[in-house]
Amino acid sequence: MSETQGSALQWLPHVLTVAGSDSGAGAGIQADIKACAAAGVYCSSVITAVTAQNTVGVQGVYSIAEEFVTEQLRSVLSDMKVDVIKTGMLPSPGVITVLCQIIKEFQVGTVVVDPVMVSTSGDILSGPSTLTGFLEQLLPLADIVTPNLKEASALLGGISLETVGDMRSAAKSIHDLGARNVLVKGGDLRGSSDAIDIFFDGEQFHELSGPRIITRNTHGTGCTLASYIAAELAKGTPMLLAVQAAKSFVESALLFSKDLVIGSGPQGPFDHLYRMKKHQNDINGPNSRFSADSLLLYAVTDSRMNRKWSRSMAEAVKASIEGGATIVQLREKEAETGKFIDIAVKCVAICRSYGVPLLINDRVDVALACDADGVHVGQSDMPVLFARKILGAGKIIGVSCKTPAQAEKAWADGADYIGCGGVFPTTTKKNNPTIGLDGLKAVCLSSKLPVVAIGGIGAENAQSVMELSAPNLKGVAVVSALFDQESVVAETDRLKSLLMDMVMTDR
Ligand SMILES: Cc1ncc(COP(=O)(O)OP(=O)(O)O)c(N)n1
Ligand SMILES: Cc1nc(C(=O)O)sc1CCOP(=O)(O)O
Ligand SMILES: [Mg+2]
Repeated sequence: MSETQGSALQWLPHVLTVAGSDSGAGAGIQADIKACAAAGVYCSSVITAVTAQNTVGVQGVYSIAEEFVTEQLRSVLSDMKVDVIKTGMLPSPGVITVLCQIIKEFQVGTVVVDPVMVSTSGDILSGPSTLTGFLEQLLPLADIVTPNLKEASALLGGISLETVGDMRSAAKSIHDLGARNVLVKGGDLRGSSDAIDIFFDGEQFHELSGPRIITRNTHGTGCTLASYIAAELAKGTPMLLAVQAAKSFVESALLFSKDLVIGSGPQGPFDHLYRMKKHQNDINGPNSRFSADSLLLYAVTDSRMNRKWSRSMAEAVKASIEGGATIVQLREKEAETGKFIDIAVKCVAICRSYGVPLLINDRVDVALACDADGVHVGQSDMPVLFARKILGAGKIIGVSCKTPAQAEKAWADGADYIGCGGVFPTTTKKNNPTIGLDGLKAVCLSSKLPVVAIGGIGAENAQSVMELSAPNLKGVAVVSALFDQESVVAETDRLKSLLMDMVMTDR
């Protein structure tokens, strides 16, 4: 898509969730709406049951009559263009039957089935009488089904699932029941330090692993994951990438919310809109213009690579964020000023919608024009003192440093962070001297500012960088390992998972 195209009418991807209400708002319809909102997707809702529920458990369930579920479905589908239906709690066989009839009648394009049967607190939400409906009617309509271990076992007649091998066999068997894609979630698998999920598309298995975040606030993760997948599919994201983006979203939301206290029971909700809060804290907080934690995975764009892979800057930026980039820099060395501002305005809007800060490389004027969150300057670009004078106190300023003396000056002049490299040789930036891990360590030890490492860094060597274990080394800045790749989302997601593992084991 061209960077300058615009249209008068706005289209918003649309997910319809057909699920139960959770009065505590951690799971169910409430989680689905928040997950879609976080993904930038409209979410309408058909309520199948109302539960009295909190962080302790489920105190009561009131099922909505089939006729009224039908009425709600018809109200939405006869009026609105729904891209994806996502199902959650379906309390009776009759509700499953009417839902399947209506999916066929309205020819809904994509169906995501979260086979909710038992709540995370162990309460039954959909009894054994619904099993036949799932197996015979709903699964054959499903583009993806997302059972956890207990649900996969229930769908397969109660078999035991104890290993990753068992999960693979279960994914295949559920695929044989008619679902086109299957994600068996291994969060409850005993004896594994990572959360391993198995994705099967009918031909290939993918083992998707992510760090297990230690927190009580996991209520609603299943609903959220399925809804985020539905939201990504509604935007046109291919299935595997949608699953990866959803996993990455849930991981980040759990990490951000791990110390949140809502309710006194054993399972709390988490904050779906953490990106907005994070952005506000980072940029508008009373004492700090940015959180150094956002340097964890710093995506630096490259227009030559975008051309090579036929993607616009906006597409590249969006993909890196969906893969889990925590801060983005537009590094544009070729475009004329007007064109650069045009691109930057679009990218600022994208980054802001995700709560991810966007900085401009070199060009303080462009940063000001597009209201970016800040700039990154080098030793031969505009000096930090002047950049600060122009941009004011509220913007982020990063500066490249190769030596402790430069790091000291960066701090004295009012920079917010240091970009330190080239750690390893790179072909992305010509004639760039390499300082190695020793040079990086020397800068980190002397710097009073947070540091992000740059130069030749990717999934294969990120650990050797982070292992320096300097408390102010906050992450890696990466160009080619994210953008000179066929799938920016997948590569960003891969590197992000590795970095999160490193950060988690450090704690
Ligand atoms: C995070 C980060 N660190 C270092 C650089 C390099 O900046 P600079 O030295 O100004 O070189 P150019 O990027 O302008 O070629 C960076 N861009 N980002
Ligand atoms: C933009 C830039 N600055 C560097 C520095 O050393 O300051 S190295 C670099 C390029 C990094 O690209 P890649 O991740 O593809 O190696
Ligand atoms: Mg520069």
